[in-house]
This record gives sequence, C-alpha cells and structure tokens, in this order.
Amino acid sequence: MTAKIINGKQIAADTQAFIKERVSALSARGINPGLAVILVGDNPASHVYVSNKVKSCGVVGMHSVLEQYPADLTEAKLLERIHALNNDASIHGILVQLPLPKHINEHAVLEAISPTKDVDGFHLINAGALMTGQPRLRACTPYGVMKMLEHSETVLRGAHAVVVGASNIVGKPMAMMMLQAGATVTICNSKTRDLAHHTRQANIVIAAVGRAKFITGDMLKAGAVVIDVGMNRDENGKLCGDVDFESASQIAGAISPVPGGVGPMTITMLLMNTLEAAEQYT
Ligand SMILES: Nc1nc(=O)c2c([nH]1)NC[C@@H]1CN(c3ccc(C(=O)N[C@@H](CCC(=O)O)C(=O)O)cc3)C=[N+]21
Ligand SMILES: [Mg+2]
Repeated sequence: MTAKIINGKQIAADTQAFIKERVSALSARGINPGLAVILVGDNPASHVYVSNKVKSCGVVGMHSVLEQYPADLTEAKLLERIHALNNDASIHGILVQLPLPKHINEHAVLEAISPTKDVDGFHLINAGALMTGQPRLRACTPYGVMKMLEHSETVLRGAHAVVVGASNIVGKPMAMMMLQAGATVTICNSKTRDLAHHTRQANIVIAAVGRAKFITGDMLKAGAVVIDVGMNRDENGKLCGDVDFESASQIAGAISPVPGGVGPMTITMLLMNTLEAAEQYT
C-alpha cells in the first residue's frame, strides 16, 4: 500500500485564498486586519520563520509590523511593548516568537498579551476556552492539522486518535480539538511504555515528539492517517519530521510530508486567527 499525500502546502494556498477574500471584505468596512510580530534575539531559525509570517500577511492583504529587539532586552521593556500593542487599534494579533532568551519569563509574557489579540492561542484564557469546549483563538499548529484532516476527509467521530507528544503548544490542544470532534484520544508522552502498542491501535496518528524519524511504519495500523508535526534535521542536515516517511508511507493510508505539510498550515492559521480576531474583537 502506498499512502495518499496530504499536501499541506496546497491546502495552505487554498485556505489563504479564502482568507484573502475575507480580509478584503473586512477592509471594505474600514477594518484592515493587522499582525504584530515581536522577535527578541538573533536565533537564525526564528528570523526565517518570522520573515515568512510577515511575508504571508502581505499575500492575503493584511497589515503587519515586525519588531526586532536585541537578546538583552529586559522583560519589563518587552511587557511595555505588549501593553502598547494591546492598546493599538491598528493591531488585531500579537505574536511573540518563541523561544525567548532565558532571562525573560515566557509565561509572564504570554499572559500579558490580550486574550483577544492572542493569535498563537497560548494565553490561559484561550487554552481554557478550548478545554471547556468553547474555543476562541486556537493554537495555530493543531488548528492547521484539523484543517488538514478535514481536507483529507478523515472521519474523527468515533475514530481512535493517538497524539505522540503532550506539549502545551501542540499535543494538548491537538488532543482537545480531536476530542471535541468526537474522536477517542490517547495522549502519549516521552515516558509512555510500549509506544508502538498505542500507535498500532490508531486510526489517526499525530506525531509531535521532536525526534527525527521516530515513528516508523511498523508502529502503524494499515491505512492509518499520519500527520507529522515534527521539524528536525536528519544526519545530513536535511529538514525532516518525526515520522520515518519512507517506511510509514508503505503502511499508512494517508500521510503529510515535511516540509510541505504542517509548517505551511501553521502560518496560514496564524493569518486565520488574525482575521478572526479582527472580525470578532473590533
Ligand atoms: N510564538 C510562536 N508561534 C509559533 O507559531 C512558532 C514560534 N513561536 N516559534 C517557532 C515555531 C516554528 N514555527 C514554524 C512555522 C512554519 C514552518 C514552515 O512553514 N515550515 C516549512 C519549511 C520551512 C523550511 O524549509 O525551513 C514546511 O514545513 O514546509 C516552520 C516552523 C512556528 N513557530
Ligand atoms: Mg511541514
């Protein structure tokens, strides 16, 4: 069996076309959605991601501002900037790129962002809203994965989904979204005994462990839908996911690649969240 490819890049392009229409409809009513991205320090990967986010805003006709600060920026200064952006009517979404330098308390920063402008969906209010089944702004990566499952016509209701990884930004919100959609969800973590026993039961596997090519074909049920959230470098420095694509694509029914899978959807759902924030909170 050779798996169908879930093409995140294509789904992202289609979704962006839809976002672009809604942006122009909103602009016609005098509201131009705006995103502020804050980057602290000089992590080269962060620079690439952040410039991609700003570029994507342009593609859908959104306003964006990029604020860059040196690594020694104080937490107080950063909080001051967030408060200013919270009160800036031209800005509907605020994203503080992670990771932050160690001297800055990440939790304090994320909680300082107004929940109505929290387009990452990381604020306690937004995490809690998802948890209690009344989602407001949702974490971009799992939100994007939900769109990928929808586009690949994967049935969630009654299905068994296994999430490998329990982070606050991917694993936990992912599990909540699929649970809400009617799936039976197992959340595995780095300490799970006999992980393959769990993944082999799954109709849907979401790999978000941060270990290159960790999920192999022998760990899958035949025909499973596999979404790879990983972003790693392999032994040759090439970008690769948490799934061993070569073996997994022989067993899976559908699989998302890296690159060209979840990554482009994460950025697209950031735009979607900014649009939703502008539509709902102005
Ligand atoms: N506050 C915050 N929010 C984030 O959403 C956030 C963050 N911090 N810090 C870093 C991670 C990483 N991230 C990516 C998004 C898209 C791609 C992406 O588009 N990847 C392309 C490939 C890119 C390449 O070639 O390097 C793909 O998968 O096809 C990658 C990584 C968002 N993050
Ligand atoms: Mg990808």
